[in-house]
Amino acid sequence: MTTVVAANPTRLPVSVLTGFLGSGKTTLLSNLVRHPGMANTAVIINEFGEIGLDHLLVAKSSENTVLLNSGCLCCTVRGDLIDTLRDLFLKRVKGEVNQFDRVVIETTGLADPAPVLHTLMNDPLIAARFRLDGVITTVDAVNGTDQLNRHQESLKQAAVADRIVLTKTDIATPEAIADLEGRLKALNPAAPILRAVQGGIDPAGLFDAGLYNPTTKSPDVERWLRAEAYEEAHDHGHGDHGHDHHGHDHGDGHGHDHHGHGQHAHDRNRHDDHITAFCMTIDEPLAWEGFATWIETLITLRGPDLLRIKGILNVRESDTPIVVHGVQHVFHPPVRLEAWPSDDHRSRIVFITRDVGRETIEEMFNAYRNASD
Ligand SMILES: Nc1nc2c(ncn2[C@@H]2O[C@H](COP(=O)(O)OP(=O)(O)OP(=O)(O)O)[C@@H](O)[C@H]2O)c(=O)[nH]1
Repeated sequence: MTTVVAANPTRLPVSVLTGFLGSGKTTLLSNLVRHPGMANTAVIINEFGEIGLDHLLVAKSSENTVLLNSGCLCCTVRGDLIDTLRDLFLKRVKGEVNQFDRVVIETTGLADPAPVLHTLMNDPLIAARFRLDGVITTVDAVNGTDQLNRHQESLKQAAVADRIVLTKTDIATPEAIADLEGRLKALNPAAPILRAVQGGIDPAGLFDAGLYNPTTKSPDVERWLRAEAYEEAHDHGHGDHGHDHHGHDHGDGHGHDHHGHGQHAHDRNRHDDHITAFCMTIDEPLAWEGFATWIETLITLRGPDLLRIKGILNVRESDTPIVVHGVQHVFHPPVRLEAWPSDDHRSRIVFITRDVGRETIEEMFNAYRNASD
């Protein structure tokens, strides 16, 4: 019997998983991909250049994990995301990857979701093969209110959501949760607010949300999406995407912070110029005690400005790596991995901060290291 291949095969659903820094995207995704119903999922993880660690930490239950690490997704979307989706699709057709039937894209915590959605909905090559299934936004129950108040990206991420997943309700007060829920309902009345503790959630509630429809969201969402269309129409002569703006430090050890190191036009509005991302790499194994004291002091002094700390550590007391996560004043319990995820056994700590430079952090670190050695 001949198999008839439909001329216009069903478009594959794509879900965008977004949410502010440290709000639990990777934790949620690691949990979701282990779910039997999610076996046929291709995952695209976007990280800030080479400083990202998520791809080391996400459980790779599927071989179809693609790392998009050339920069922040909202900045490189017109090039890299399109290429990545097209390559994935071609590999699927040629049988070079597992036959996935769904794609999840995890954005960086600072991503403006509008250009990502705009591309998924409007790029002709993408739209012929994929359809936007929906936007899932994680919101941190402890830090969410502050993040919504201070960061436009966080507001946009929540406003464009089809499903909001409130995380960390286990460590937030009932009052904080109620306040935040009220705020989110006002911002995005159409999106159900679900809860996930340590990523535990039934995927059935998150996927197959139906075609993304910006008209059911608050009026701002439409405005943001239209602004993208406007920018695209006027995007002349800026290289491939017109707003490669800030050279988030690519982990080369030299810490060129945010400002205008891209070769392309610099869009000051996309990310806040006060925000800096850099990675500290430490060759020698660390003494845990000294490290912990340093981090505690740093959090006490600069907590609200430490938007994200994420590290994989080689500590003297352990043969296997220790993973640490911090979000503002919250330092999550460290987790010991069973093995090193790669041959690189150096400690690497990613910082995303507001108005706290690499030098300040390194000076403090050296002081503590010298004291504890
Ligand atoms: N107590 C608690 N901790 C959580 C929960 N969800 C996530 N975390 C912790 O929060 C920290 C950050 O989680 P991630 O999943 O890495 O957050 P993310 O959004 O992927 O972070 P970025 O990619 O840096 O933006 C980790 O230490 C997680 O273990 C939760 O529901 N409860």
